[in-house]
Amino acid sequence: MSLTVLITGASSGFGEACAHHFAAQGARLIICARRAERLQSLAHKLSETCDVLAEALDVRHKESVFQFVENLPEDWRQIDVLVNNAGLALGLDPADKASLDDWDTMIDTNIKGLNYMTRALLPGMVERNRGHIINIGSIAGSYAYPGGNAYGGTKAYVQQFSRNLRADLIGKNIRVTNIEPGLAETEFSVVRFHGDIEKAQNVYQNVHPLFADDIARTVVWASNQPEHVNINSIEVMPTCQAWGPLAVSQQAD
Ligand SMILES: NC(=O)C1=CN([C@@H]2O[C@H](COP(=O)(O)OP(=O)(O)OC[C@H]3O[C@@H](n4cnc5c(N)ncnc54)[C@H](OP(=O)(O)O)[C@@H]3O)[C@@H](O)[C@H]2O)C=CC1
Ligand SMILES: O=CCS(=O)(=O)O
Repeated sequence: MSLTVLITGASSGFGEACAHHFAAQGARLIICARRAERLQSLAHKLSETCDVLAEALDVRHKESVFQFVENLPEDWRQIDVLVNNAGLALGLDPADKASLDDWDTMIDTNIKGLNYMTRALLPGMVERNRGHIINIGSIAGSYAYPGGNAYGGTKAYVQQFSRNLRADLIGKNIRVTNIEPGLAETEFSVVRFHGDIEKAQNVYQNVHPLFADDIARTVVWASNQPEHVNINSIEVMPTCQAWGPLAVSQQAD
């Protein structure tokens, strides 16, 4: 039986790569993000391989999230895997200078958006006694670095919420996994630096970061384990990174 997989933040980076990897193994896909054109073009490509439903959605809007889930066509309602991937970091300023608006946006997206999606889809999973919620956390949820402040805080929430979800779901056939990537080259840094491409490119200068495919393979691997096996969390870093402030080697590979 093919899995029905819903991926948030599928218009770029990890989400888009997850869509390709799940499609390659025959899943049916529901993809969402805010940028409708990007989604449509991805849906067009994916439709050569799998059934796909694309819908523009801003996960920060509670009503939109619940309406979206309620309005899913009858044959798309049984979601097997929810990949809570939509998220962002904004800014790298120290806490005394950081923008409060940026903090609010990160909290609204990374915490509240993830809550809304989970709360909207979990009752169906519980009713069917089947499902897998795969959250995209970050190493920033475990390890502090200068400027990580509110972003790290949101990902610490994702880590602890994932663990507590498991506690609520104990004994049920519903799995929860937190994937915690380190430095990965996607549009993440362009977004973090508010569109400053040069600043974003500098982050990946002379290092060999992770790429979106590395994380998509990890997500699909966690999903493919036998149903009684729950992968609680997976921390993934590139070899140029280790724990601690700054954490990245600027040595050329
Ligand atoms: N790259 C990295 O180094 C790491 C990233 N992460 C996490 O991985 C996840 C994916 O990021 P990544 O692929 O790297 O970055 P990208 O910027 O490439 O992708 C982020 C995705 O999230 C979507 N998104 C952002 N805000 C919203 C919103 N309000 N509603 C719906 N979708 C939204 C974006 O789509 P759109 O703009 O069209 O809405 C986009 O598809 C994030 O949660 C991030 O925190 C974790 C660790 C490392
Ligand atoms: O979540 C992103 C990874 S890092 O840039 O904070 O190390």
